[in-house]
Amino acid sequence: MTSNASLKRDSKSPVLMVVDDEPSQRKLIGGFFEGFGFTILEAESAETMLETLAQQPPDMILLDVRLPAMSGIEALPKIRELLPTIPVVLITAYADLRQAVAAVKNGADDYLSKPIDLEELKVAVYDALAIPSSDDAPHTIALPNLPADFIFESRAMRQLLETVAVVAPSEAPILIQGPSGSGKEGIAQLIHAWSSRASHPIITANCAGLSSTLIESELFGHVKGAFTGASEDRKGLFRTAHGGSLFLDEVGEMPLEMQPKLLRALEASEVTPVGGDRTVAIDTRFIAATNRNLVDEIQEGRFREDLFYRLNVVELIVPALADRREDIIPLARYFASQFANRQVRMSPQASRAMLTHSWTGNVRELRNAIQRACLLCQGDVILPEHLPSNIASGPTSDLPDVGRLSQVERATIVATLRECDGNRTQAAKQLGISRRALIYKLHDIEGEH
Ligand SMILES: Nc1ncnc2c1ncn2[C@@H]1O[C@H](COP(=O)(O)OP(=O)(O)OP(=O)(O)O)[C@@H](O)[C@H]1O
Repeated sequence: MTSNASLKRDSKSPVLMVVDDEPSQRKLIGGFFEGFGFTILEAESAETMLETLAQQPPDMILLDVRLPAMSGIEALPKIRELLPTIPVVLITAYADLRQAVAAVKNGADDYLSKPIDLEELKVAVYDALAIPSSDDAPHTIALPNLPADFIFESRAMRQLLETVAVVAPSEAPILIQGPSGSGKEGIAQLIHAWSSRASHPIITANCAGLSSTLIESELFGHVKGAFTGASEDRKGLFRTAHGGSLFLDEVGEMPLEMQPKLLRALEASEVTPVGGDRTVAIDTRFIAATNRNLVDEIQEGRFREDLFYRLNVVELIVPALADRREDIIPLARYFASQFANRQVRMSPQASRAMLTHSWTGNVRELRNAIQRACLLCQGDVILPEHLPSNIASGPTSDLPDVGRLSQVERATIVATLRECDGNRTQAAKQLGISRRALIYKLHDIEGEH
């Protein structure tokens, strides 16, 4: 991670006090700001924070509203007695939002609602400390090693991976949201691979399509004789994932009556096997994924709000493929290299058809389309006719809007340049624009990065 320019200039790093009863949350937020050169003080309760403030006053406080004894709101006037001008930013769950708004009137500087958007949090902290954002730009967070089969080129994906790099080393549970086939499982694998648990396995539990009784035994295990057919003790996936991570896929499908048990496992790090009378401690990092909109599910009474907040500490959303068109051609090339037993390339028309398609099935749809094309194509060039007809015929009802068009343009330019081995004259010819126009466009593209 990079350090902040203003911090280097001041040679004194700002001291940020992070108050949260969850150690994993403190580690996550603290680790994020350490990456920008901050010094972090931690407190697990308002009482501990107040004790520390007197001896070691920080430059600002990030204060969780829900704390075990004294709440963040109750602590505010006491902070003000000790340090009248210190900036305080509250972090609140949606349920406490009204309280937080009132607290801002009573002396908090700002509030952020969970799940935390790290970029938003950073802006709130920099604003509160009056660090000019120009001092901070430009920065990128270094990414750990990516596996060779993880393909991306878009800025949207790069941003997501930067957040993943920040959250992975913490022990905090993670919820990955995104449409079907967008690559949520790959992100779960990365979180695990970039965590301190990487030398242990990541175990997948699919929460879809199982009845509550089956899920309970699958996740928490059962003791011999717990029900008909339980002829042996069963460990359950939570315990199998001991030391490693547990990936709860399709968590939005988890039956409502099972959700309190999952919440308890998350909060207390222990499970009770079906038919058992003793709890068993578990040491597992939880990573969950869903393609459902859980806020809607909560409103419909199908998903528990407390479980949602427990899982969804930091906002992590895998964008639809149509919102990161720069990834289409690199992914298509990669899949072609996997499925064809020879070198194949895409014709410009096939590339164009792929770049403008709506990809409602996301990366999975692209993968299937390329697999099919590799089977149908006799030569070494994939043509539009090798693609499924809805792709080859180009966009119909949902023509890309203006925002998407510029993405299409950018992706087309990048893809064409690559086809031409970076030769701009040749690429401009193929694109049907002047070399000069291409160079202007490239300036634009580079300026955005
Ligand atoms: N960045 C990527 N690089 C290479 N392959 C990818 C990438 N993203 C997704 N894929 C591939 O696309 C397919 C779909 O991805 P994945 O199963 O992770 O999606 P998902 O979001 O978990 O889907 P679902 O919501 O249906 O569970 C997989 O074959 C996966 O390997």
